[in-house]
Amino acid sequence: MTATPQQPSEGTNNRHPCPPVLARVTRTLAGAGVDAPRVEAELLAAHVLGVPRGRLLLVDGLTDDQLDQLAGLVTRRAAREPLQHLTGTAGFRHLELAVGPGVFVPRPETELLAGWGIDRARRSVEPLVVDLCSGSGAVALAVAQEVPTARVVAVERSAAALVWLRRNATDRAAAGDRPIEVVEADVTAPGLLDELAGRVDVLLCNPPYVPAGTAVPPEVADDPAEAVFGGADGLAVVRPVVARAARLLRPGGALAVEHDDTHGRAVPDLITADGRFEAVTGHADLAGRPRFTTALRRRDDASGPAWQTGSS
Ligand SMILES: C[S@@+](CC[C@H](N)C(=O)[O-])C[C@H]1O[C@@H](n2cnc3c(N)ncnc32)[C@H](O)[C@@H]1O
Repeated sequence: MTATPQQPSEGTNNRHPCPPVLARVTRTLAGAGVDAPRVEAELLAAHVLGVPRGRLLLVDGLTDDQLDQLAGLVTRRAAREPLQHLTGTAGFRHLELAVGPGVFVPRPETELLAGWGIDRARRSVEPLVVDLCSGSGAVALAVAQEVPTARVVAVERSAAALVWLRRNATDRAAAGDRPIEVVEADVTAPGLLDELAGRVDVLLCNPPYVPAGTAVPPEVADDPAEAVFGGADGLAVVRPVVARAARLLRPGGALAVEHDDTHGRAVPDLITADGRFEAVTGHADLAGRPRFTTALRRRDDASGPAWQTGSS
C-alpha cells in the first residue's frame, strides 16, 4: 500500500471509503506473506479508526490522517512486525491484554490449555491455581476472570515480561476480577513455591519449548528468545516443571503443559516416567497438531508422596 494519501474524490468529503482501502491493504499484506491478510487489514483499520472490527463497514471512511497512520502500520506489518505489537493488544479468550516488545504474544492454541485448566478449576470450591511461565499473564488472568473463586499465582522470570504481567494484572483487578498473585522467580529453581506443596489444584504451564536452532517465522522471532526456545531438545524447562508440578499438586490435582508439535510423544512419556501422574493425555491444537499434555497427580503414590519427603 502506498503511504501517499489519495486525493479525495468528489463526494467523499475527504474520506477514503473502507472497501477499496481494505482491498489494497490486503494485497500488500498478502504480498508480504502474512497468513490472514484480509483479517489483519481489517484489524489494523479498525485500530486506526478506534472501532470494533465488526463495525468497520459502517464507518464513513478514513480521513487523510487516518490513511497515513494506516499506511505506516501496514509498512511495519509488511516487514512482519507482529500485529499485536502494532495495536498494543492481544485477545485471549475473553480478555484484551496489553502486549509489546519484551513479552510473548499469547497464541490462540494456548486458549485451549487455559480452557482445560478452567474446567478443572471449576471442580473445586476455592481452587488454588498456579500458572508457570506466565508472560503477559494470559493464562492466569483468564482463570481469574472465568473462575472468580480461584486463588491464582502467576510465576515469571523475565523483568521485561513482568512489566506487562503486572500491568495486565492491575488492569484486570481494576475491572473487578479477583487479583492474581505475581511471583518473580525461575520456575526451574529448587524450592519454587514450596509453601504450596501438595495443595495446588491446577498447575498450568506454557513454557519456552521450541528446540534451539529451529527456524521460526519473523513474528515469532520478535518474541523474546527466552520465551520461545527451550534448550537443545526444547524440553529444558518442561522437565523441571513436571517435577515441580508433582511436588506442588495435591493428590488428584491437574497438570497441563503446552509443548512443541514434535513433542507429542516425548512430553507424555516424560510425565509418565515421573511416576507420580496418571491419566496422561495428549491434546491437539486447532490445526490438529499435538500441542499440550494433561495429567492428574496420582493419589496412590507408590514411591511415597514427594510433597511430604521434601524432594523435588
Ligand atoms: C511461551 S511464553 C508463555 C507466556 C504465557 N504463559 C502465554 O501463554 O502467553 C514462556 C514464558 O516463560 C518465561 N520463562 C522462560 N523461562 C523461564 C524460567 N526458567 N522461569 C520463569 N519464567 C520463564 C518467558 O519469559 C516467557 O514469558
